[in-house]
Parts: sequence; structure tokens; C-alpha cells
Amino acid sequence: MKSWSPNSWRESPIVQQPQYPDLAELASIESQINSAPPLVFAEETRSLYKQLADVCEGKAFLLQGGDCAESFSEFNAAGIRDTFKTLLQMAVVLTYGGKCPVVKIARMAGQYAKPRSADLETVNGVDLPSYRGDIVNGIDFTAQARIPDPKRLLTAYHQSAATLNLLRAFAQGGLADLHQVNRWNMSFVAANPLKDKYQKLAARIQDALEFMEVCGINASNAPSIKETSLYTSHEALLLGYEEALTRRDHLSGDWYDCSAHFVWIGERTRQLDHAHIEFFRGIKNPIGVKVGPGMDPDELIRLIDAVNPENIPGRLTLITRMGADVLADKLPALVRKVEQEGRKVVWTSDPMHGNTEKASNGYKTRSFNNILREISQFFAVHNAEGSYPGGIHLEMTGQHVTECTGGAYGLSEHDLAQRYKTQCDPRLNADQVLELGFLVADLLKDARSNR
Ligand SMILES: O=C[C@H](O)[C@H](O)COP(=O)(O)O
Ligand SMILES: C=C(OP(=O)(O)O)C(=O)O
Repeated sequence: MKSWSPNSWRESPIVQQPQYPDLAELASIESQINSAPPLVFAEETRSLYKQLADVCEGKAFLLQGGDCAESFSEFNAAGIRDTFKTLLQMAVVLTYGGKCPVVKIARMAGQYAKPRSADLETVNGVDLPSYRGDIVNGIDFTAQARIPDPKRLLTAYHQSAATLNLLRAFAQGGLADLHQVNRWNMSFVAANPLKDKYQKLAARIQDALEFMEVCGINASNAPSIKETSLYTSHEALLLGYEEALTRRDHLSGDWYDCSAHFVWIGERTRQLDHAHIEFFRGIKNPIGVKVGPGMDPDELIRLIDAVNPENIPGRLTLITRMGADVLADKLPALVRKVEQEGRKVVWTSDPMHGNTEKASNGYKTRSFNNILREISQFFAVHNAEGSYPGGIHLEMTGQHVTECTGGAYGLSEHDLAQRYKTQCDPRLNADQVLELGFLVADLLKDARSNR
């Protein structure tokens, strides 16, 4: 096996990278980021590793969610807070309903780079390079905006640092206190058809807390009552940026990609002989790989062995994104092979990326029904194969956007224009997330009792 270093990926083929016009400027900015402080510490990452090992063993459930792509213009405290609260709210519903600890990973504080299906975007007969996320180029449809600009790497780094700072404050500073459950997103819940169900759950949690208090269990001897751990993640697409934030941990001597606690390889960049696999094999973070319907069982084993040769539980999360119509056909063979070969992985479902469609009025959308169908089938396949459906991975926001159709409000294609704000792909809104939370909690409870 050839030796690894943070820049050994540079010798392998790579796809989905921006074509920067000024490579000297790119190198200078990568070197500035390399001298800047890391965004996360290795020790935090190790603690996530242990929690994912619990998921791998069926003792916990993983909830990963957040923006399709964070943006520079929509960067504000309210947006971060609302997505944080929406994630937390879903986590509480899953914990209570599914009777299972929930590990929370946000697609935040670094989720800026987007792989694209096509290099060019055509509008009214004009072709321009595709938008690839704010870390690369601008979303405006002008030739100037679409030129990749390395200065955007610095903006993304600073914005990730500020986002992470606020998330840590929210997680540890009182906002995550379980006594506040009935106040999280109350303005959203007030008009939600599931309001009564949520309020009943909040009242039951309140009762449980009061009972525990009487028994002498409170926030001072059980800190998880008033604070939580929320980890960050993104698709590590721009390897120059990831390399710049990859640091050797003084305690263990290991290399960690300190741009986030958890990083994943996208469906379009997971080729075995390519740069992303090479980079990921050397970092010690817990990592994910997207697995679409084109994956072959033998190829999957080779991929697992490339990035987790020691078969350590918690190291590798396979994020399946098949599409509601094909999952039942494609997933069983993959699960069976991995189980037969004894590979330790966390299986999660991304029910978003295989279910993107174009509405008749041109909007890119996803239907709540298809999202739910893919998750239900994901649980059914794992129940049938005797493996553990370990989590879900969502594109979602705490805002009242209208990007995915369906859900309790019955959003139709015609409603999409009202508040369609995503930078790239359609996200579930806060109401749809809460609704999905209750439905997945039931699936999780059944899956756990079957085991
Ligand atoms: O979020 C994932 C991808 O970047 C996205 O689905 C690609 O979208 P496209 O097919 O419009 O390029
Ligand atoms: C690009 C993404 O997904 P995929 O690689 O599965 O298409 C994503 O999750 O943002």
C-alpha cells in the first residue's frame, strides 16, 4: 500500500473540481487556511466516533440534516437557530417515540460545495458554467459570477467558524435544555396540524423530568438534561480546502480533517482509484460515503476495505440514496453482501437525492410521499435482512420554505413559487420535518422491537 499524506490525493484523478483561472492565488489562499486554527478538535471527533459505534451496534440512531447548500447571503443567527431547533425537535420526537438515543449531526458550518450533474447551465439559450456552491462561484446567472474565485474559500472558512461558534453556544448554553421542549419552534408548531401530538409529547417529557427531579436526577447530576452534543458535517468535495484543514493530532499522532467532525464523499466522487477515496483513507474522522443505485456489491466491499481496512465500527457510514422506486430492488443485495462479509458499517437513508423531480412549472422538487416511501422501504429491507437501519440523512431547514410538495399542509406544485429559496436542491421545511419525525419514530420503534 502506498504511503498517505494530506496531499497524496493530488496524484490521483479527480472530478467535480472548479477550474480556477489563477492557480497561484488558489495556492496562496489554501496556505492561509492551512495556517489558520482548525474548526474542530480531534477529541470531539473521537467522541462522535464512539457514538457512531453505538449506532453501528444498534444502540442508537443517527439523525443527520441541514441545508442542501449553505449560502453567504442567507448567513444569519435566526437561520442557524431555526435549523438547530428543528433538528433538535426531530431528535426529541425520535428519542421519545423510538425509545432510542439519537446522535445528531448537522449539515452545517461547512456545507458550501456542490457537485453538479452538468458543467453548464443553459438559460434562454445562454450557456454558463454551473453554480457549484458559494465556496466556489456565485449563484447569479452572469459570466462574471460563475468564475470560480478562491477568495470564497476564506469566506467559507470564516462563516463556518462563526456558525460553529453559535451552534456550540446553543448546544451547551441552555437552548437545548429539555425543559424548553414545549417552547422550541412553538410559533411553527402553533399552526401545524400535528400541534396536539407535539404538545402531548412535550407534556409527557415535562412529567418525566418532574418525576426524575423528585428522584434526585436533575441537570446538575445529569447534564444531558440541559445540554446536547451536536456535530457538524459536509461533503468534503474541495480537497484543497480539506487538505488545508487537515492536522496531526498531538495526542494520537493521527491526521484529522478539522473542517468538520464528520465528512462524506458524494455519489459522484466515490470512484475507487480517485482522489477522494485516497484522501479519506488517511483521515481518522468518522466518514460517510453516498451509495446510489449504480453500486455493485463487490465494488462496495472494495470501497469499504479501502477506507476502513481495520473494520472499526463507527468509522464508516453508508448513506444510501436510491430513489423510492428502486430501493427495494437494489438495496437488499448490498446489505446482504456487507452482512455476509462481516463488515461493520452504519446504514443510513438519504431519501432526498434519489427522489428529485422537475415540477410541471419547472421547479426542482421532491415529494414528501416519495421521501417517506424511501425511508419506509429502507426500514423494511433492513428488517428483512436482519441488519440495523441506523439513521436518516435529510436536506432540511428551520424556515417555512415551499420546496418539497406534500406533507400535512398538502403543498402542491403551485405552492412552490411562494417561498422557494434553496441554493440548489429542495429542502423539507420545519413542518414537514416534524411530521417526518413522528412517522420515522414509529418505524424506529417497530424496528427496534423486532430486534
Ligand atoms: O445536492 C446534490 C447535488 O449537488 C445536486 O443534486 C445536483 O443537482 P443537479 O442535478 O441540478 O446538478
Ligand atoms: C450531493 C449530495 O448528494 P449525492 O452525492 O448523494 O448526490 C448531497 O448530499 O449534497
